[in-house]
Amino acid sequence: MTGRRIVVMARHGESEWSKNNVFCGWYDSLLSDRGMNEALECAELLKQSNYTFDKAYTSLLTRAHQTLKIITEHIGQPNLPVEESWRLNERHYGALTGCNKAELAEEYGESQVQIWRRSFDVLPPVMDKSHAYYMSIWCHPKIVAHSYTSSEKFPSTESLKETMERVIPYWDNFIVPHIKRGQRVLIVAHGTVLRSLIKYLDGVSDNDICSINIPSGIPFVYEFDDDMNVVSSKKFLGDKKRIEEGIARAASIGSH
Ligand SMILES: O=C(O)[C@@H](CO)OP(=O)(O)O
Repeated sequence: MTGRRIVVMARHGESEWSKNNVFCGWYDSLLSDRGMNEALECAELLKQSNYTFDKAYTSLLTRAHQTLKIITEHIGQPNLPVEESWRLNERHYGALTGCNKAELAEEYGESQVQIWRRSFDVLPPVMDKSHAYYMSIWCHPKIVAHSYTSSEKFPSTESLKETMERVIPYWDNFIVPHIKRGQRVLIVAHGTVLRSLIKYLDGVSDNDICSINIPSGIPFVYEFDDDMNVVSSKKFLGDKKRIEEGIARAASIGSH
């Protein structure tokens, strides 16, 4: 089939843990009030541009599901088929999960915290069984259910590099075939998952990806030709100032 192949992506709205400036990763934090509003603004931008979809993809994490639900209800597609996968979860932040970013910056220096957050391949320390959030993450009902049905090994820490190793095969094998069949796809995911896709689709270097930040709750659009070459890349919808502010917010370490 010939025609425009459009994929819309969005990062979930702000989570409670992001609001508190805490590393979240696989911890299942809910959306904050601001995050709910961001999801609604995201939905409104899609509605204004008349976007509708055939299929949505998201992670196992509630903040992404809440965002997706707000979007699908607002654009009048509450029954849109949704496929969820752990492969679209936020990166696993290892032992940094639950740590306040500003406190870590005081202890280790801002540049070390930014290396953990945005470098391509520097791994945070591993989360072991003694970690305060170990049980909360591994006893999550969706993770437990998945462990019964699959032999896939889950990570205990990830950089962008390891995140790409699980996201890109999922994109290539599970999402692309639907796009090629002409389906309009919406992906609601997490900062590092979207950075993985952007790095892959736009051929961003290991160095340049460090300065790419994804604002919460602002949709962006990719357009592909029939051979899945990128024709138009990462076009954010909406107000330029709001996009810039969102990017700056995602980039900064934040305060206590
Ligand atoms: O804590 C996290 O999981 C992420 C996203 O909220 O934070 P950062 O932007 O620092 O990678």
